[in-house]
Amino acid sequence: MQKPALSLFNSLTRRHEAFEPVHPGEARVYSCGPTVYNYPHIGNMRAYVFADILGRTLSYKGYRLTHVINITDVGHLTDDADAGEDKLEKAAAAKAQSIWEIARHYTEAYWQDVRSLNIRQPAHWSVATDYIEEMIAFADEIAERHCYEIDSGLYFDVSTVADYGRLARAATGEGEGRIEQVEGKRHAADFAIWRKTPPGEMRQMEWDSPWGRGAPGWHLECSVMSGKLLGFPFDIHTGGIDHREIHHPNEIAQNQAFCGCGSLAEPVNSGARIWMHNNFLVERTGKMSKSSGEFLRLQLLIDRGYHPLAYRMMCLQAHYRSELEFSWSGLGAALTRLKRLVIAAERLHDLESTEEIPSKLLPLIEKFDAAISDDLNTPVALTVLEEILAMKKVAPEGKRAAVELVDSVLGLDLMSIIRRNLRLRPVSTIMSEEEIEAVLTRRDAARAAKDFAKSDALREQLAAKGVEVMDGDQLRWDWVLAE
Ligand SMILES: Nc1ncnc2c1ncn2[C@@H]1O[C@H](COP(=O)(O)OP(=O)(O)OP(=O)(O)O)[C@@H](O)[C@H]1O
Ligand SMILES: [Zn+2]
Repeated sequence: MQKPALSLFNSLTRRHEAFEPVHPGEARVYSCGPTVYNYPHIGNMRAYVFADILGRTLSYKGYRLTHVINITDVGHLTDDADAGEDKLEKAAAAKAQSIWEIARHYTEAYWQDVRSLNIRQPAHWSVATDYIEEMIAFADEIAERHCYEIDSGLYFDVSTVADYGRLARAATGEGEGRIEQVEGKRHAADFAIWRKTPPGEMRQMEWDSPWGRGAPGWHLECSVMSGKLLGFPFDIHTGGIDHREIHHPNEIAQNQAFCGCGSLAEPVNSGARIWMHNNFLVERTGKMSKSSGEFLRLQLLIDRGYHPLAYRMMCLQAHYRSELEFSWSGLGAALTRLKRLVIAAERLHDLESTEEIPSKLLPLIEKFDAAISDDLNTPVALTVLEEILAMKKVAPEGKRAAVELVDSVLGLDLMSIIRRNLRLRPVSTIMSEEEIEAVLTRRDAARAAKDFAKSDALREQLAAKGVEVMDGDQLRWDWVLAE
C-alpha cells in the first residue's frame, strides 16, 4: 500500500506543505514546553496532545523521531514583552519557597498530566537552567553583529535580520506599540536576550555573563536548546498559537543571526523548516489562562470522575488549528464516545494480531492514512476508527491489527484499558463502591423474588446518590457525573 505524503500547515508560509525531512528517514521536532511556575491548565495540555499526535504520526509514517520538549524554569516574564517579572521568581517570592523546589514540584505535576493523557515521552526533556553555558556562548556569537547593550541587559536588534516578524505578519515598526518600550531600546520589537539583575535586587537564579550578572531571555533558551539538541535547520517547531506572535518570531530572528543569515541578501534559515501552532482551548469567557487566577487542571476533571483520556478524546475531536471550547457537557460526550470505543476494543484484547491487515479493512486504513496525512485531521481519523470497530465479518485478529495501527497514532490506549478503568469515583460522592454493590445485591434478591416495587425503590435510592444502574450491562452501574 502506497502511503500518501504527509501534508502539514506551515505557519511560516501559511500554506500546507509536503513534509520532506532535513535528514532522510528522520524527523526532528522541538516543542516549546511549559513554564513551571504553576500547574498546567488543560489548555496548555492541548499543546502537548497536539505535539504528541504529530510525533506519533511521524513515527507511523516511518520516520525515526527525535522529539524535544523543554522545561522553562527561568527567564519567562509575566509579560511577553520585556516588561514584568520572571514568572518563577514571582511564584517563589509569593510562596516563600526556593525557586528550585517550585520548578521541581510543577515539573512533576506537568509530567503527571503527560502520563495521564498517554502522551509519549520525548527523546529529551531539556531543562533551561541546564543550558546556561550554551546560552551565553550563543549570545556571545551573535552579540557583535546583532545585539547592543543597555542598562537592563543585552538586546537583540531586530533590524539586523531579514524580514523580522514574518511569522507573525504583525506590524513591528517603531512606535506601533506592539511591544512595550524599554528605556534605551532602538526599536520597539527589540528584545532582551540577557537580562542584567538590576542593582540592589536579589534574584534566586542568576549567572555571570559578559553582560553582567543576570539571567537569559526566554526566547534565547528555545533557540539554544533546539539548535543544540536537533541541529539547525531541524524539521518542525511547535507551540501554541500565542507563540506565533512574539516568542517564535524572536526565536527565528536569533536563529537567523546564529546561522549567518543576518543580511537581507542571504537566504533565510529560520532554524526549523516548518512552524506549527495549535489553536487555543477556550472557555465561554475567553482563553483559558493561568495568569487569570482560577483555571481548570486535569486533576479537577479526574476529581469530578472524568477519565483523563476523555479530555484527550475531546482534543482529538477538534482539528488542532480550530479553537476548541471547553464545557463539561462536551467532556461528558467525549467520555461516552470513548466508552463505546473501549467496549468494542476490549473484545480484541486477548487475541493475537494478524501480521497483515485483512484486505477488507484496507480501504479504511487508507481512509485513515489520508485523514491523518491531511494536516493531522484527527476528527476524521476518529470516525474511521469507529468504522473499523463496527465492521462486520472480519476476523477479530485482523481487526485487532487495524485498531492497533490506528491507535498507535491516536493514542487512546485501546489495547490496554478496559471499560471498568473509565469508571472513576468522583471525590464529591458519598457512597463507596462496596455500598453500591451491597444495594445491588439486595436489588438482585428483590428481582429474583419478583418484588419489582422494591427493586425500583432501590434503583431510585442509588439514582438519588448519583449512581446509575445499568441492567444488562456487564459493568452493572456507573457514576452520574456532574456537568
Ligand atoms: N488556552 C490554551 N489553549 C491551548 N494552548 C495553550 C493555551 N494557553 C497556553 N497554551 C500553550 O501551552 C503551552 C505552555 O505554555 P506555558 O506553560 O508557557 O503557559 P503560560 O503561557 O505561562 O500560561 P497562560 O498563558 O495560560 O498563563 C504553550 O505552547 C502555549 O502556547
Ligand atoms: Zn519556546
